[in-house]
Amino acid sequence: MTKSSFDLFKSFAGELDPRTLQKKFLLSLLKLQNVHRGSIWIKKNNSYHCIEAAGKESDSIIEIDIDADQPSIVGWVIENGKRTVADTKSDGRHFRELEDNMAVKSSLILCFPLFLKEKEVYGAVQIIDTTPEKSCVNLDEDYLNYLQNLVDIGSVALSNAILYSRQVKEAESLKITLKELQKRSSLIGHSKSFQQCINLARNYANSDLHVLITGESGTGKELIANEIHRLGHRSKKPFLVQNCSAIPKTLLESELFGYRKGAFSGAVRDKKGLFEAADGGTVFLDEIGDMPFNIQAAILRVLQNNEIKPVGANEIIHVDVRIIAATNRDIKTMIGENRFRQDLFYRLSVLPLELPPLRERREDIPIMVKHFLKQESLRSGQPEKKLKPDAMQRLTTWSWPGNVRELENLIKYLMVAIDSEYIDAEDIPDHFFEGSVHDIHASSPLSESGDMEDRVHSRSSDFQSSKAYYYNGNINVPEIDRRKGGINFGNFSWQEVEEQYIHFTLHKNNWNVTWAAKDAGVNRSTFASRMRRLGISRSNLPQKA
Ligand SMILES: Nc1ncnc2c1ncn2[C@@H]1O[C@H](COP(=O)(O)OP(=O)(O)OP(=O)(O)O)[C@@H](O)[C@H]1O
Repeated sequence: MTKSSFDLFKSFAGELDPRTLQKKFLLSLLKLQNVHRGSIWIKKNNSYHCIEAAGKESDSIIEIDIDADQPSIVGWVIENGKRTVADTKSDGRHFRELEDNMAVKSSLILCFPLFLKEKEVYGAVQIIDTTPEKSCVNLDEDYLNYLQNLVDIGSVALSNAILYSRQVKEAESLKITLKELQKRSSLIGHSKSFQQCINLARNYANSDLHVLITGESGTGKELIANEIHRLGHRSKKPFLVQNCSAIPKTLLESELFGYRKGAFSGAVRDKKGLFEAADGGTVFLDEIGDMPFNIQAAILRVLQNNEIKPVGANEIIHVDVRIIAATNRDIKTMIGENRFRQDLFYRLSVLPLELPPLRERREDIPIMVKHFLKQESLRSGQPEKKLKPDAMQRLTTWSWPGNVRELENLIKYLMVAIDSEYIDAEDIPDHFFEGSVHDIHASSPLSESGDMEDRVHSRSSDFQSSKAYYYNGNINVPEIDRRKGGINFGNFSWQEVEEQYIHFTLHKNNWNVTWAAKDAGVNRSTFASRMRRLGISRSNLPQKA
């Protein structure tokens, strides 16, 4: 192997920067052919773009495009995937204008295609003889085959380097975006009760005491724990999460505290636990109410002495972690039932924070809906959808037993299932409203333009005082119990209640749909579409006996 071909291989092996690699690649090839002028071209949309050139006056062609419609040697090689030798005086493929401003013109061009791994051509490399005798370039067939092999290896190396540098750039821009996102809070909500929680979280972030967050499932306990970590001095260290309920007791212990090799069958090497891995940072213990009693004692040791003992270890390890725990259980009752250690509770609840359920901060629903619609549109690349007022009204009157998580999931569903840009109340699936109807007469921020359910509520005195549902003039009397915080419709599903209400209103208005809709407080088309969906029409009524 000659020194030049050795240099060529070296340039392929060691270089990841495409600009440096393409330069070295071209210069080595030119050396192997004893010439000074050459260029590398790649296919770009409808043209061929010069990414590298060497030799006198070569600067004038770097970054130049040759239109794909123009005859050119690089174009021919790229399109045919074959090398060629062209006498520039007689070859019709030669694009002469390129050399208009050059004092020395080319006399012979040897051009090789550049292949990707899959044999797809992505460019071409030109080796140019400028001597009138065309005597520099070695056109021996064996030598050209040898060069083609080198070019093949070089072109794969070059395409890999281009891909690598693109990925590096992409990763860098993702890192910047991530850093920006980490600086921002992802907590949404402007209601007074939620803002109080955020203020409390900000104050707690300035302290290093442990925190106990309570609240129903899906209210954002993990998110607020993350916020406390993000705003505190531990923010550059890990925030690690362990759900204490989703995992068997023995596994939970080794996840939290780690284990030593041989501690149990399968422990083939030492493993660090969450507390060690989070050293300097925060451990979020979700569902702490479900933590087994004996592990509670080990957690107490972390809280009191900053100590852990891995499973199977003889020694104690010191850790520096802040614990934020969360539960949706009534811990005080659990203490009374000896299911939760009182000392642990007192240690954990130095800084308590209670998150209100979504139904108690309904004014946050519209802004959350907008946030999740935007988030889903960014995630999926779909255009952002909007909720029509009647759809929004429907959401603000629902009790949200699954809290923010349930709302987020509904938005995910709507983004996928609904094609149109605007979401109607009818698009919201019935199962979100079936079963028990919670809190139906809780106040709604949109009650001015209320939807059907709201009407059920606002007309409920009328509807309930009769303690009767009308059906074809006959009266059915289901049990309606008032319970704390809402109306219990017994075993009736939402759909049945809705059906009864529509029948009731129609019957009252002598089956005049316009009057019935007016009576229900919704527009005629909404009322009629609901009738259609529920299959209600006068002709469908069962005949009186
Ligand atoms: N205020 C909020 N702003 C934006 N998103 C929120 C908010 N609250 C909750 N979420 C979202 O709702 C979902 C549930 O939140 P999170 O897991 O923090 O609730 P949780 O109370 O810890 O639930 P669980 O008790 O089931 O563990 C997450 O996707 C979270 O991003």
